Amino acid sequence: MIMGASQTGDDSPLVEVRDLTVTFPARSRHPAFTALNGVTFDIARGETLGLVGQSGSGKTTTGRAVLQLQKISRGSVKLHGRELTAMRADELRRMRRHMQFVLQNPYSSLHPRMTIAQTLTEPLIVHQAVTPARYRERVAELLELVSMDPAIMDRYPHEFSGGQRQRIVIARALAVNPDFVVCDEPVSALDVRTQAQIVSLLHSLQEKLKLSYLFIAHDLAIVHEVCRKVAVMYRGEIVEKGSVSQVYDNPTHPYTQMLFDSAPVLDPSLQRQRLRMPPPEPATLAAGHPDSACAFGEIHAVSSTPAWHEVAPGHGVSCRYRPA
Ligand SMILES: Nc1ncnc2c1ncn2[C@@H]1O[C@H](COP(=O)(O)OP(=O)(O)OP(=O)(O)O)[C@@H](O)[C@H]1O
Repeated sequence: MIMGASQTGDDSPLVEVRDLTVTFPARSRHPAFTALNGVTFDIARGETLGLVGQSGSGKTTTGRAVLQLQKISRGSVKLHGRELTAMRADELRRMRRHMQFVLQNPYSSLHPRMTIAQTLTEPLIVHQAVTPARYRERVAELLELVSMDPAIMDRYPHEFSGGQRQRIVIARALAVNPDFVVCDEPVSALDVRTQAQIVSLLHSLQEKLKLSYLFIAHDLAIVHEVCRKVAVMYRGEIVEKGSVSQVYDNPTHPYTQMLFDSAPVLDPSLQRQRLRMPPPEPATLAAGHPDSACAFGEIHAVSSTPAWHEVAPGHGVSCRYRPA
């Protein structure tokens, strides 16, 4: 699954965020608003931190503030031990090679009038990552990295599906060899099967390139699948953080408990326990059966009971199966 810091041979965090605070200034009839207040976390090399919370809790603002795309009011952000908040613009531009953003919507993230080659060449030009003679070669490498045929490089975004576009967006983020990527709801605009493919791609890229991710999502089941560590945001603050198993199985903050109670988790037995449902009938289709499919890869168990059928689709555990 996801690599831990100890496997990379270096235990110092790649990203260190302390007391991050963002206040949006007052404008016309809107008073000043503190969207982030004292946010603190670390991300080790090769590790993924999931950031969950309801809409408006401050997840995207956190991602933008960490990447210095959002002016911060207070706090510290270090990448590779270097303080980003105090950097001059030219220093920060150089540091941007190490940190990239993958956004939610692959339909709006790609310029419709730029070919895939032009899109992927842009960061190479901005960061002078390779010589112009190598642009097309590097574009081909990037497409292969995200399992796309390099022959498509002269085509336009509208010729591709959402999942293919998200692969191109990921390739663009990786063009300059970053070590830290903020993934802001990277699969929420995609259908369930494509979500699983993109999650699997992010996993394999992480292992291959030793990437660290800040993985922002409102879908608790996907965070359970992708991350070992999770932080829970509520009204601009991190109210709870820890390993996914610790936070999902034993949430201590009342907001986390409410979040998990209203959005059941992937584990069907824990799910049934929370909904006070009886144990399911014996599974009618074995996990891994070719007729079964699940957004999260392996199906733990499937059953044709109406109870399972009701629970699964409506609660973030989206499974498809052919009952016996
Ligand atoms: N430029 C801005 N000016 C004023 N307020 C803003 C600005 N950007 C975001 N906010 C406010 O900051 C709060 C946090 O927004 P943010 O987008 O970070 O939340 P989020 O958790 O990512 O939500 P979602 O899951 O819906 O994307 C919200 O109340 C939002 O309205």
